[in-house]
Amino acid sequence: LRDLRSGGSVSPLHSPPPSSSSPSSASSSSSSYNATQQRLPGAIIIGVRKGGTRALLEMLNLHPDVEVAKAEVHYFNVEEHFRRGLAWYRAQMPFTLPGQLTVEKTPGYFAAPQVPVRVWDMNPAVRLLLIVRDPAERLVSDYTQVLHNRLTQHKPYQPLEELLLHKGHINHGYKALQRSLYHLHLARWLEVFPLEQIHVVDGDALIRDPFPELRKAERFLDLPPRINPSNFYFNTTKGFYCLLSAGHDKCLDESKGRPHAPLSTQALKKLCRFFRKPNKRFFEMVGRSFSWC
Ligand SMILES: Nc1ncnc2c1ncn2[C@@H]1O[C@H](COP(=O)(O)OS(=O)(=O)O)[C@@H](OP(=O)(O)O)[C@H]1O
Repeated sequence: LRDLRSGGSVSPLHSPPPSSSSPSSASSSSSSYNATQQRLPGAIIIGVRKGGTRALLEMLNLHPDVEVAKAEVHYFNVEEHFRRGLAWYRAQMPFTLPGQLTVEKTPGYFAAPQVPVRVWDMNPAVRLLLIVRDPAERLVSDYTQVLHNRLTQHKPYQPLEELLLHKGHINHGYKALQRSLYHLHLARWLEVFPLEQIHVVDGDALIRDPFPELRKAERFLDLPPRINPSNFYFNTTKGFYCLLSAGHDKCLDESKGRPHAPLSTQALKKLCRFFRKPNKRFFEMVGRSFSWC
């Protein structure tokens, strides 16, 4: 893999989208001062939704050579954004010094079929991070988030089991279930990118003990090891690890680590049985296995 710290340096515009500005203006900075520039990302966290993408991004941001886009950009998966072109995408990025790595996370990229080719067109050498989590747990987390949104908007909602089961059988059409079929989505990425360019992060391990996962991610990104165990402490009130850096203490907000919507043991068993085959396919694809239900 080439050095990707400067994101946009690897002739990023193979096929500029229709409304993008000229290649030279899109690949260079829109503005600069003190040698800082906004650069295209050298690494992208592509998913999975509810896998721990925010935690991973914030934790990578502890590294002095990393700057992250604070908000999800949704450039490659939202047509309205994509039509604005790479110059717009770059303008969403943080200012970085030469040698710093820009990282963005948009979990919606992983399952969106149009995204892999578009990312490749931006930079075929970009490094991809995929954080996965037990697919059954992820599905419940996904449902819980949608439920929370509907409740706050005073909209009606269906119980999880009603969405998940149809006449006692798993409803294959349920969107949150589809998003947990990692092998289907990864297959599309592997049509475009070699596996070596996709680093799989164990989201369950990141919850239990973040440091080892961060060390592996640093290595994948060719970053010198700068993140330390002392950057993390377990917050008993939050029930999760929080971050410590330069005397600042930061936990993720209350939308991360919510109590999950209940699911009967029987339905969970069905779900786990359903995921057995897809999980096996995913393990074969990535050449490692996870202790999922
Ligand atoms: N340190 C720490 N603090 C809080 N939360 C943590 C942490 N590490 C991982 N997680 C897990 O991240 C889950 C949310 O994943 P995402 O950030 O990918 O969600 S989203 O797709 O962006 O909405 C979120 O899922 P839920 O527990 O289901 O809310 C968390 O379990």
